[in-house]
Amino acid sequence: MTALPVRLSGVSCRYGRHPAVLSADLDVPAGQRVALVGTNGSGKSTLLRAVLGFQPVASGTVEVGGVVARTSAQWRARRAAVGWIPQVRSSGRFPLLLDELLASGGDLAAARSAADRLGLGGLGGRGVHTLSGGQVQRAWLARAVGCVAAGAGVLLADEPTAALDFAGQDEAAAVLAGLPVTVVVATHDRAVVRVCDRVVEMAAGQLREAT
Ligand SMILES: Nc1ncnc2c1ncn2[C@@H]1O[C@H](COP(=O)(O)OP(=O)(O)OP(=O)(O)O)[C@@H](O)[C@H]1O
Repeated sequence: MTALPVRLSGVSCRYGRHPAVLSADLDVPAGQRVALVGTNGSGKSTLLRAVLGFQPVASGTVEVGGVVARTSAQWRARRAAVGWIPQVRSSGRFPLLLDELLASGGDLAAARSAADRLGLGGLGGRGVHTLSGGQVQRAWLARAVGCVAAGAGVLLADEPTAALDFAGQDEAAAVLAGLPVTVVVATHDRAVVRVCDRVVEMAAGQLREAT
């Protein structure tokens, strides 16, 4: 895997008439770890989802590795290049086995080994919907290790420690710190902020360097 730079230039996103992200600029050099902080509803998830194309961009551009994805082939390449830990929802069913979730990152062996280290050893045959919220979050973290082993050069993580106990928060922060890729992580967790090189803050859709 090779760490890739991420550049957002004047990115705006909206839900109908509701503006969620307002002309965000962010230049993340390859290999930098950035904590994206800010109050609930300030636009952090929307911004991360825009990088993956899950959220349409109303204006502005998102480059990963110097490429603005426009064609479906470029979007496929973008999704292979960018590992993703979504904000885990506590409700609903996820009709997948843990091993299937781990495999979907691209490198099952690496993800399984991370899952073992994160306390999920022996649970590979369990339905993800039967795991606790913290176990599910650990599973997504392990999957992210598999994405990186499979060649992703960027990891985007949306509150990856929100359901974890204190020890789990430190373990997750250590996993993020050990990944040799560019990381942008939306978080409210000081353990995660501590392992980041830089902190940027969203406030009512506007992005700025945190002081
Ligand atoms: N699917 C949606 N439809 C309409 N509005 C939405 C939708 N998703 C988010 N929003 C709104 O967009 C704004 C930004 O939401 P977003 O989820 O990006 O915030 P966030 O900073 O990630 O919040 P949190 O810290 O609570 O996860 C909020 O005002 C939210 O209510």
